[in-house]
Amino acid sequence: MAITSLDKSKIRILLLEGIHQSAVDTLIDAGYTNIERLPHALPEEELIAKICNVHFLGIRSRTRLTERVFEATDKLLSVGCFGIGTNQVDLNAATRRGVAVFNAPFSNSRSVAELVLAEAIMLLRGIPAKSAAAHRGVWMKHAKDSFEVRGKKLGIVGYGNIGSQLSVLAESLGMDVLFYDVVTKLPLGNAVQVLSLDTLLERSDIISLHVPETQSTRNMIDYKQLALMKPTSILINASRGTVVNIDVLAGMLRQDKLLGAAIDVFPIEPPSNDHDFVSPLCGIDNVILTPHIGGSTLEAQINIGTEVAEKLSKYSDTGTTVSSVNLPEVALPSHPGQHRLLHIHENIPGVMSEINNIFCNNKINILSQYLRTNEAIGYAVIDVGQEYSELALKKLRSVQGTVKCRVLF
Ligand SMILES: NC(=O)c1ccc[n+]([C@@H]2O[C@H](COP(=O)([O-])OP(=O)(O)OC[C@H]3O[C@@H](n4cnc5c(N)ncnc54)[C@H](O)[C@@H]3O)[C@@H](O)[C@H]2O)c1
Ligand SMILES: O=C(O)CC[C@@H](O)C(=O)O
Repeated sequence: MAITSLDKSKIRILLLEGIHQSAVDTLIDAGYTNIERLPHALPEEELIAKICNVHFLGIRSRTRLTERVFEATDKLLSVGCFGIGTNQVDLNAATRRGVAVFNAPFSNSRSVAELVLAEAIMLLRGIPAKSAAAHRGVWMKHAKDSFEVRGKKLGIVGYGNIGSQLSVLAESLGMDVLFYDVVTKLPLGNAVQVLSLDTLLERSDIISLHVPETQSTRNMIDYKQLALMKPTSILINASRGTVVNIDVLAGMLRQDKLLGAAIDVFPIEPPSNDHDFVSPLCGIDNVILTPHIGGSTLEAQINIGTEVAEKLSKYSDTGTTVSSVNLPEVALPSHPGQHRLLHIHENIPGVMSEINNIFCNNKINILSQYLRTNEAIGYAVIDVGQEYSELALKKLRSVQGTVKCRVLF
């Protein structure tokens, strides 16, 4: 087991938003004890006040890591997003400071797919309205606007990890699957990729959205798109709230232009369970509203906790960046008896020759060297004998374009 240069008990880890105990257990097993876990997100000002001493930060979807927050960081090495989406993090701000961002790209996809299927069945049977009526003592026994999902067309927007898993589960219930994606994807089972979003919207009985939050997906479901959907169809959004123009959706539902909707994510979500939830969709029949819990199952949270905590501790112990969403990926072995220099730099010409000259001019033998670059960043890792690391660290820190440099031993 490699020993970090900073005593592990001094490495401060802050976990926000009720991250599962499995993360704490994993970090403790890896030797990290200085862990603070809070059940909620912190407002920007409180986070700014707290973050200057933190080395590793764990968040879920509520914490906004803005440029202002990153400006207040001094020691931050890495952020773990304990979920799939990383849109809550200003990734450019993180990258400019050499902060490695990790997530758990698969661990809750099954939970989301199961919820979507259940919602499709409920909405095609008009259950939300019938159940609400029964709670009020009203008996609504009829088959009007009630349908089986078998034989219906499910249109999936975004055929990634969640969309493709949903596709397989839906086919096992006898649904026909169409999907639209900006990338050509291998269709699973009998699914069919269509070439335009419009075609998908016109042909499907159930539309389910599984795209990330990006410029290209902002309001991708607006008036024009909703108007293409059949009046007997339903819309499900468990992706991100910015993907659907929610005011327009509410208007269409109130005018019975759609049969129903299930919405798990909203353009503005309450910062905590203590805040009120307000939405133009409140009070509309046959609409399921859920508080961003697509991935909130025990199974998913346990897996996410372990997976992301392992990524953080490996990065801390060895510098490994495998599956980082912003830094170049390097899989590093442990380095017993050697000192490891980790140099994150701007990817500009001349940096590597300057680095190598340091070792050459100072007669420092390189025991192993690794380099990966992406468009913005280069990540050079150099193992040396322990007697050289202090000098090498000092020299490396003055290399032009240096973003972050540390040593592990
Ligand atoms: N509700 C929840 O609790 C919950 C849980 C997990 C994930 N999510 C959200 O679901 C999203 C999807 O998750 P995933 O794991 O399937 O992601 P993924 O990256 O595996 O798949 C996303 C797919 O969308 C496609 N895509 C991107 N832009 C597109 C566009 N403009 N038009 C069409 N297709 C486009 C990509 O090519 C990719 O195939 C996440 O980004 C996250 O925001 C929500
Ligand atoms: O658990 C969360 O807060 C976020 C879940 C989900 O949106 C994700 O991106 O994984």
